Amino acid sequence: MRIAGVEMMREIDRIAVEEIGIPAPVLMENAALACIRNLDLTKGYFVVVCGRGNNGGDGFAIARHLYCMDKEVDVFYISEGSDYKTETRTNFRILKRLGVPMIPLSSETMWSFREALKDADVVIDSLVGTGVAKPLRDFLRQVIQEININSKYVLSVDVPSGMNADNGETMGQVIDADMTVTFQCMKRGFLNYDAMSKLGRVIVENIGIPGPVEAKAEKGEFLTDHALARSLVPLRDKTGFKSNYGKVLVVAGSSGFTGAALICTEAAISTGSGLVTLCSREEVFQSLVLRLKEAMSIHPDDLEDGTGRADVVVFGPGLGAGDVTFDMLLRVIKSMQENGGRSKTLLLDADGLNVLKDRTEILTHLDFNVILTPHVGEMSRLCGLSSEVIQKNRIDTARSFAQEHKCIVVLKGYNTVITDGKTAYVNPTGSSAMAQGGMGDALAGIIGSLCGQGLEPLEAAILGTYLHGYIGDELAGENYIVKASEIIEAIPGCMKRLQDSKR
Ligand SMILES: NC(=O)C1=CN([C@@H]2O[C@H](COP(=O)(O)OP(=O)(O)OC[C@H]3O[C@@H](n4cnc5c(N)ncnc54)[C@H](OP(=O)(O)O)[C@@H]3O)[C@@H](O)[C@H]2O)[C@@H](O)CC1
Ligand SMILES: Nc1ncnc2c1ncn2[C@@H]1O[C@H](COP(=O)(O)OP(=O)(O)O)[C@@H](O)[C@H]1O
Ligand SMILES: [K+]
Repeated sequence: MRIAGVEMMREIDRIAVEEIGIPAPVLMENAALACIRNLDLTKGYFVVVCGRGNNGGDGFAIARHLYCMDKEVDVFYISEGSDYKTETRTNFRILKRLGVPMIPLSSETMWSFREALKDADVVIDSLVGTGVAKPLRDFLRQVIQEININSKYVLSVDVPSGMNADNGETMGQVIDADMTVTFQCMKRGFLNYDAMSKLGRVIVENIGIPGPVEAKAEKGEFLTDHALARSLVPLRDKTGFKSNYGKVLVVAGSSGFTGAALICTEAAISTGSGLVTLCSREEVFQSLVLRLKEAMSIHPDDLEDGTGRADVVVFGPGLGAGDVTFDMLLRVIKSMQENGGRSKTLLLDADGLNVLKDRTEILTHLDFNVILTPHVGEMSRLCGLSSEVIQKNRIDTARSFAQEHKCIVVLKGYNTVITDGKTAYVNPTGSSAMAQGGMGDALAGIIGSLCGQGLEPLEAAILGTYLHGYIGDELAGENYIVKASEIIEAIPGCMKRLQDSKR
């Protein structure tokens, strides 16, 4: 699914109507019906609050459908301002002719508006949508405040009125919605962490704009969905042999952090790698070796040999942030450069990222693929921006770092961002039930394994983050928290279901 801001939505609308010839009233009608589909129609009394732009037009059309269903409906509308757009005027006039109660909003009608809001089972907010990008005028702010104070349940049409659809910021005052039915694309602003509490449940509804029209206007930003994830799951061949499924070297684990090494290694095995080898820091090597079952091991003195044989190196979980780790990283990089790198991948996680603080230029001259999987703290160390700034601009931060350093960035957390600097994918799966030590180590093993099974690094990162969060969501359905080891146990079953659904 595509992610769009204001300009992209306007362009999609223009192409659909002007170039393809889909009549604008058809789109408005589809938008209205999409909202009707998401309303609780067992309720009896609806108040629709309309602005003068097309968002208001959607609201007038919704009111008509509710009227046709014999619902009690009152329409309050902004009466001052520029002329209605054509489709909005058409829908306004139809309601007038039908005799649907229509009350212009003003200081005189504010009292009856307030009473109607209190009585309404559902308030439909169609004041403004994607057409506004500047601070709202005082009167509109007042109307929004009244809705927020007095309503039991608010459905926002396309965008909670007052929210900037590009960046999620509040333009003076914003509707506190219980549900937002947004049209055609996920709005970019909805991904801003600060915006989320205003949106309620978000439903993205298709309003009949064909995919190729969207594609013409797209800006290379997508939300991963189940269909995309399924399309990426590698199918296991009947005649497959273990070496067909990738050789993964995990370089992880130091004193006090042996769990990270085991979790990462086991995640790679459970995701389907044929051959997984663990190399750790010397002081924990013997104890870790004793705990391995399916995986092999290699002593840190032989790191170059192990790297030379591997298709993928996952470097960093629990490895320690000091000079020893940095030296190990340099040895891995040198060996990968010397062993014909193009098809090989280095995934850096945790301490593999921490040792790059102030040294990220190393990344720009490598002949093999590089994937970085930072959480926001690690990203802050890498790029020098504060966590607050990064969290407000997650897509842009990840994208520009990936572009500058010629690598793939997986910026973890709620709505993980995956980008190669050109395109960006936002992962909708996962929740705070997964906010547990070890979860990131599992993700690193999963993505590394998928790279070894032949997926392009960007694809591996898209599928890996989706699977990781999807399994987390399934387990969180019945559990307060989810452990990394439970994710690992569930990976083969989940991948099997996805594989079977492809065949
Ligand atoms: N994309 C699609 O394919 C489709 C999109 N559709 C729908 O169209 C919506 C976009 O419609 P849009 O472009 O008409 O803008 P919209 O959000 O209604 O806002 C314009 C209104 O805001 C007002 N206003 C402006 N600034 C203001 C301020 N500072 N303070 C206060 N008011 C201010 C401005 O008033 P004015 O200033 O001109 O007097 C005008 O009345 C979109 O969200 C979706 O719902 C569907 O119908 C079907 C297909
Ligand atoms: N609130 C959340 N919503 C979605 N995913 C989350 C959330 N909190 C954590 N996760 C996921 O859990 C993992 C935690 O990784 P990380 O912070 O590196 O943990 P660790 O280093 O302890 O293994 C990441 O993949 C992250 O996206
Ligand atoms: K709205």
